Amino acid sequence: MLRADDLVFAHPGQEEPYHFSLEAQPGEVTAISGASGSGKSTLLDLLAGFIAPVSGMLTLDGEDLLSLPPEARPVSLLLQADNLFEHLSAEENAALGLPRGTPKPTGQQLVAQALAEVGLAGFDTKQAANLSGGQKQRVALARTLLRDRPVLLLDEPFSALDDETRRTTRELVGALTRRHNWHTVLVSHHADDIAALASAHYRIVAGRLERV
Ligand SMILES: Nc1ncnc2c1ncn2[C@@H]1O[C@H](COP(=O)(O)OP(=O)(O)OP(=O)(O)O)[C@@H](O)[C@H]1O
Repeated sequence: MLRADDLVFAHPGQEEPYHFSLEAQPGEVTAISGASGSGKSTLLDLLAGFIAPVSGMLTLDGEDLLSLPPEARPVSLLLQADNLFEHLSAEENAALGLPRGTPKPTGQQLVAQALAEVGLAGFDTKQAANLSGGQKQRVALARTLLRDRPVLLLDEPFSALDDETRRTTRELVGALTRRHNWHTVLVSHHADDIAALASAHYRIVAGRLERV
């Protein structure tokens, strides 16, 4: 279980600090909603380690995460867009998730498997710039698969997609979360995404996470 226990943080000039506590279970999507400016991205930044709380605890299965720099945390992050290098191919972008030193033939096989798992078999050599928004998010998910980190942070990942693509992409996120036992934390404004995907839902109100 991913557990945040009273993470206290204030941006410069912010009078009342945030106090964030939450639990996210493996194999489940935990949704975070809240008004614009309520602190959703700040929460993800704390979980990812881009900013540090002044106090509190953050653990995964009892192991402390706060002492780890972002690159050492067991965390992947997927944003609304701009997750890929546009000049690289689908397989080159996905391969960025491979552990350092993976032998080339093994890497090629793993990349092909990951692209197939996200429904992009045959797209290997296609340049990212020429992929649709939904296909780009699938490549980013293939990279996440190869990174194989147990926590997936999603910041409005479906917002740039049309209705049909957002449905199929969120179904994929749900399936990957269950299959790989990820602790997926989804920031979303959209009630239908939360209803379709989330097992637990917190809303940020006055700087605190309230279970909905
Ligand atoms: N680096 C910073 N320095 C000072 N204030 C900041 C900084 N980053 C964010 N803030 C402020 O902190 C508050 C929370 O911002 P945050 O981006 O976490 O909100 P959000 O809920 O993700 O908003 P949105 O839904 O609009 O993306 C906002 O009032 C914002 O202006």
